Amino acid sequence: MNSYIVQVENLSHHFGKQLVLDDVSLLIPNGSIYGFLGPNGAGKTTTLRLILGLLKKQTGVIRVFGDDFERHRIAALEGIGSLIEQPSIYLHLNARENLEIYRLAYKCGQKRVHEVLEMVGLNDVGNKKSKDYSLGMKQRLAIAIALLHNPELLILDEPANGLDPNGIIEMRNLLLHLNREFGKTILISSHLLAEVEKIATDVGIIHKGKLLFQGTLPELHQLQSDRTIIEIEVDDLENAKTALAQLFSFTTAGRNTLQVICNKKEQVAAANDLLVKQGVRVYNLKVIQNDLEALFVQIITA
Ligand SMILES: Nc1ncnc2c1ncn2[C@@H]1O[C@H](COP(=O)(O)OP(=O)(O)OP(=O)(O)O)[C@@H](O)[C@H]1O
Repeated sequence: MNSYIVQVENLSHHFGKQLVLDDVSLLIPNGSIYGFLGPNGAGKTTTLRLILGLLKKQTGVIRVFGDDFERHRIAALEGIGSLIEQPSIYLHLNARENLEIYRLAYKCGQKRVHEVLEMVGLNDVGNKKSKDYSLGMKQRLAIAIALLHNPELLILDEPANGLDPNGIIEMRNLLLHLNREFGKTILISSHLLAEVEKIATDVGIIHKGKLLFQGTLPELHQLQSDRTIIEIEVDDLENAKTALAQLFSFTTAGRNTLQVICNKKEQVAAANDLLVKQGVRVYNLKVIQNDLEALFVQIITA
């Protein structure tokens, strides 16, 4: 069996004149939870839609289960369950009735309805009308529908979007459960680094249509620990820049604020010393980490 369930090579895509994907290559390992991370408008949904054949591919190669997607579209789609747009859930029907409709369409055995309800933890409320479900429960029902034909790969576009904190935790636990207990490979997009970090084994980071990073979660953490970003608020920005320019890379983050890249803890102290020696008053100095913006600076300057 191919060790990558999805291989995307040199994928580019235009909407009109706008280049929204620029030479993106992805490797989704078999058995992984692959977090596809990027801010709004980065190109995540477009990539997922291309992998699912929902958009016509312009440039690049997409292989699913080792085969060219375009030439083996039906076989590929049989192995994929997805949640990209809002699912069509009949609100006046309960979860069992909703699943029964899709079961007939997918031609699955009757016992599959019970199995997928169990898998997503909706068995106890299977007879409740779905209009009375929370958003989190509706999302889980949508995932149950995606699981009906027993796909190896789940592709989920921001499944935690709009959920309350409890719903987010439940979604996270569900994805871990599906991966660990049922061996599903999961490709999930998100704009929240903290969210993806809690479940992903592998991460791809996309920004303005370009893939900036791809690797395992430990590799991402290594990159983060090698580089610390500090944010410094000063009284005189120009003077501060002059002081730091000889030793540090930095970006301007506000009227009186700089983001400075440090390789070790000692460099944080050194940056502060340089500013003090230059007569710059430091009003605030804090380490920023663990958000997507900080990570972009770390990756771009690596
Ligand atoms: N059908 C379309 N026609 C024209 N432009 C589009 C279309 N779909 C997406 N875009 C544009 O392509 C870019 C990438 O959008 P995409 O939805 O892939 O990003 P995203 O990373 O999924 O962000 P979001 O989380 O906001 O959906 C955006 O600038 C968006 O406005």
